[in-house]
Amino acid sequence: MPCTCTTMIDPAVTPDAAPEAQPTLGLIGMGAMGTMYAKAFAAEGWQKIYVCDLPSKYEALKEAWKDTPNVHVLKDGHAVARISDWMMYSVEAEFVDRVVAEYGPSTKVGAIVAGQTSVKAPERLAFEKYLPEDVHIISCHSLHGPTVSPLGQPLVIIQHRAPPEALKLVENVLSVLKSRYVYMSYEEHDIVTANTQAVTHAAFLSMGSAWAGEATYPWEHGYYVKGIETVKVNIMLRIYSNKWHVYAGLAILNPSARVQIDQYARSVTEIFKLMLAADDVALRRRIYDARDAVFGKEAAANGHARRPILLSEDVLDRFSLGKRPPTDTSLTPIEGRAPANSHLSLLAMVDCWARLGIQPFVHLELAATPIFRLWIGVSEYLFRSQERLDAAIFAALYDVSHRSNDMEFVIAARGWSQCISFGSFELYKSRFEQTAQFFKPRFEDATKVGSAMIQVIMESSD
Ligand SMILES: NC(=O)C1=CN([C@@H]2O[C@H](COP(=O)(O)OP(=O)(O)OC[C@H]3O[C@@H](n4cnc5c(N)ncnc54)[C@H](OP(=O)(O)O)[C@@H]3O)[C@@H](O)[C@H]2O)C=CC1
Ligand SMILES: O=C(O)C(=O)Cc1ccc(O)cc1
Repeated sequence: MPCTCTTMIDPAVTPDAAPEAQPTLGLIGMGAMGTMYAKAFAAEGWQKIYVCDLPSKYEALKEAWKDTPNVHVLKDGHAVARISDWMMYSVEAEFVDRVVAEYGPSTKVGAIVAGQTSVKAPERLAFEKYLPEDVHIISCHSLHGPTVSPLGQPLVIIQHRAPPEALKLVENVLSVLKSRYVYMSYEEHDIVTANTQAVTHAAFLSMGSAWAGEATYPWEHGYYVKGIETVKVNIMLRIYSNKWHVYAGLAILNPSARVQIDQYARSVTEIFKLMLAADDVALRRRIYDARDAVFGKEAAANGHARRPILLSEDVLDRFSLGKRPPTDTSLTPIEGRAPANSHLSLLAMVDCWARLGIQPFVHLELAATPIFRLWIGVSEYLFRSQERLDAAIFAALYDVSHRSNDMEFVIAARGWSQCISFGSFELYKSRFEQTAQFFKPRFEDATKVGSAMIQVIMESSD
């Protein structure tokens, strides 16, 4: 029997109400996302915030929050679950079953339970298996990383097992994040995030592995210091500087993600084979067909049905981690531009979207992460200009100067796809950490520059 009881809290209660009228808010897992939520709740004045991480971190966590009077650190998840009217599990997807099994039975009668997990299939199973029937399930997922401001970003809400007044309370509690609510079911969530996040991450993970495989820092040679190359480098670094388990979880545990990531590796390989064969006709037909499927036929005529995400590449130059060679004023603009790049990662991305029937712009309106928005932005920038697209195809077919990097990219994309298909967290972690180690010296810079770059593109494409 699903729970019919409702919490005694007024769903419209505000942070300036008397403490006894306010909901008790609980957070289990005080890593990057738990901390972001606790800070937002505390800053906006919710009075009763109860948090925990693993019992071994109790003292350190108490010390960290000692100057925030409305955040109370407890020893473990039982203590948090027993008293919370609304609570969220913000732990690794790989562990969610184990953690909910342990603390779920302690959930307060009539409470509302959420998870922040990036992949919902295991969270849903755990909630249905271990939560008592007299509690509500309304899950959530902030579609951005912990270093991006939640303001205006999509926040998925999944009303799985709860009456309307419980939903109202959740909307009210989370309103302090000032995010944009997107309502979907558990199943819809995993399909959308496989289409948007998982396959996008596969592209950036592969770029990192390819550069590390060549033992070169991309910002140290002329190819990657300008324009859309800056996005590739900065987002790659941003992903490798985040926790490996976030990406492993959403790729390995999302039932839809493997198919998308496998198609991406397939697209990369097949396009590379056409490049090696210098098969101009077949490559051109394949890429133009993909463009028409994803961007619409009008793109071929340089028409823009909607305003592009990226209006100009020049705005990106100031976020470059490398130094641009000084402009040689004796060269024409064509001679002076960056060396030709096949943009294999982008040709394959659009080909992959086309083959899977993914309409990235539909996701963009609804539930795009900042990284996905930027990735569509650079794809669109390349594909909606006949001149730029033809230059990439020409480089792919006839300019071998970039081919060794393209070959590394094929190997990397295939390797990531295979690793994810094996479903091994250990293997994923080793691959991820090996590459992350290579890039570690630039993570601090990259986080700052990447956040500033995301902010500027978000504001200009609103
Ligand atoms: N980082 C991101 O960009 C985003 C992440 N998410 C999702 O949010 C969730 C949390 O991610 P994030 O905060 O980045 O990861 P973190 O690793 O920073 O935080 C997870 C925390 O939960 C702790 N934990 C594990 N088991 C328990 C337990 N039994 N009781 C209490 N705490 C426990 C972990 O401890 P320990 O490290 O010792 O295991 C860790 O401190 C994940 O499911 C992720 O997919 C969602 C949106 C964005
Ligand atoms: O924007 C992205 O894709 C990120 O890499 C940050 C991120 C990671 C995991 C999530 O569940 C949500 C956002």
